[in-house]
Parts: sequence; C-alpha cells; structure tokens
Amino acid sequence: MSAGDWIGRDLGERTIAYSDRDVILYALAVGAAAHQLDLVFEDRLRVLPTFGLTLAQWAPDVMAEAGAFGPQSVHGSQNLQVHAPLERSGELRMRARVGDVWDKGSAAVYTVIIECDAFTATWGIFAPGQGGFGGDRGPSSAPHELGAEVAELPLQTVENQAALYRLTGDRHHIHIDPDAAAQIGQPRPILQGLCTLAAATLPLAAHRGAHPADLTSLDGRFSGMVLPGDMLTVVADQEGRFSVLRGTETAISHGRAVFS
Ligand SMILES: C/C=C/C(=O)SCCNC(=O)CCNC(=O)[C@H](O)C(C)(C)COP(=O)(O)OP(=O)(O)OC[C@H]1O[C@@H](n2cnc3c(N)ncnc32)[C@H](O)[C@@H]1OP(=O)(O)O
Repeated sequence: MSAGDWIGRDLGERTIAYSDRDVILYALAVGAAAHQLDLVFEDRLRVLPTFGLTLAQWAPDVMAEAGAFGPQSVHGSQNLQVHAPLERSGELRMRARVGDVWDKGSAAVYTVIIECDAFTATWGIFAPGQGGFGGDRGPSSAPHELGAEVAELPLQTVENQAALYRLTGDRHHIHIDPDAAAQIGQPRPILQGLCTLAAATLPLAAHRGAHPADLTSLDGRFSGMVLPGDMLTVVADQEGRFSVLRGTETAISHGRAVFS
C-alpha cells in the first residue's frame, strides 16, 4: 500500500474519558509550576487546551499500528484550533480521518485530522522513504519572518520530562528506551515534540499577558530534536509568531500561538 492510498481515509471515532488527575499530571509534565494553582490544583483547575492533543493521540497511533509510517517517521508538525474549553474531567468523543498526504520526493507528509466539539487538531507526520508515489508536493512554506520587536523567553526542560510526559499518553519507545533512541540516531531518548510545543505556550502566554488556558490557536513545525534537560529559548514577536531555539539550532519553526 503506498502512502497516497491513505488520502481521505476515515480513521473512525473514539470516546476517551479523563479525570482532573490526568489534567494536572499533564500540566506538570509540560512544565507548570506548583504555584500555578489554576493549572495544578483541582479546586481551581483550568485545562490547558493542548491537553486535548494527548486525548487525540490515538488517531496517529491507529495509522502507525496499521503500518502506515516507517520506523524513521517523526512527528513533523502540529496545528490546534480550539472551539471550546475542556471540562476538568469528563469524556470526549472524537472523529479522525487522514487529510492530504504530500509527496516530498524523498518523504511523504501525512496529515491526520481529529475533530470534536472542543477542538480540531491536525498532525503532520514526516515519513522518510515513503515519497515518490506520484502525489502532489503540497505547500512549501518558509519559516516565519518574526516582527521587529522580539522577546527571548527562556524555557528550561528537565531530565525526567520525557519519562513524565509519556504517562500522559505518548508511550513511543524513542522517548524512554535508549536503544530505540539510538535506532533513530539520537544519543538518548528524545523529548516529545508535543511536550516542547505545549511547554512553549506557558512562557508565550505570560509574555502576552494571557492565561495559558486561553489559547485559541497553535501551530508549530518540529524542525530539530530536543533532549530532556535542554535549555531552550522561545523567540516570540508581538503577533504571536514564534520559534523555539536549542542553542543556535531551531527546534520548532513556523510557530504561532493566539490567546483570547
Ligand atoms: C512518534 C512521536 C515522535 C516524536 O514526537 S519525534 C519528536 C518531534 N519531532 C522531531 O523532533 C522532528 C525533528 N525534525 C526533523 O528531524 C526534520 O526537520 C525532518 C526529518 C522532519 C525534516 O527534515 P528534512 O528531511 O531535512 O526535510 P527538508 O529537506 O527540510 O524538507 C523536505 C520537504 O518536507 C517539508 N517539510 C520539512 N519538515 C516538515 C515538517 N516538519 N512538516 C511538514 N513538512 C515538512 C519541507 O517543506 C520540504 O518540502 P518542500 O520542498 O515542498 O518545501
């Protein structure tokens, strides 16, 4: 089956239940501090909208289990459009489908779209070696030109962050098993792209004078690996565009975060 055969496929529906414990664990895993009581204390809890992405992880996993992606495939990009706040606990009924599959020649880029009342989320999965199936190349977008006035926001990741974040739903072995990390050429287990992206929304919200739970729209392209413990810098402009840097290398490009 070629990558192009996945275009438009229905991935079905799933209802996932969650508790306030899941919401708090998620907030801690993406870097919320103990004093941010409305992210970590059930009596005041507000839900980070990116928590919905952990609930939607089943959809790209369904494709992976069906053998759609090769072992070198990585999470390439993420979009999240928030429609309504998530409840502190409850269940979410989601429907998923494959959108476009772009043919980049040496790679395929799959888009996986998950919809529910609370959000629409679109995964981009970059699959080396699966291009060349005669499909459309798709859009080619250069990284954002940030505006003239930029802020440099420190983002410290911690050594056990990938191990903690995986308990929120992403149990891929490259985030915990040194042998699996070595197979993709990494010196040790890597941080989940969605963990880095969600972590960036905390300093971005602070910079905008917003609450992180008031995120309405998020975009990012995973351009380079992050290792747990890395010191990162979020470079953000006044329009919500941002990049995440790891030293001189870009970890997330094409970033945009909008808060209400
Ligand atoms: C299961 C869970 C896994 C994870 O969570 S892994 C952690 C998060 N992910 C990562 O850390 C990935 C880090 N990024 C990378 O390693 C690389 O970055 C990529 C392998 C994704 C791509 O690098 P390269 O092979 O050098 O691609 P190119 O030559 O820059 O671009 C080839 C074409 O592909 C498009 N493209 C590149 N990156 C992405 C992307 N991330 N999402 C969608 N499209 C992408 C470009 O635009 C271009 O296409 P055009 O020539 O038509 O312009």
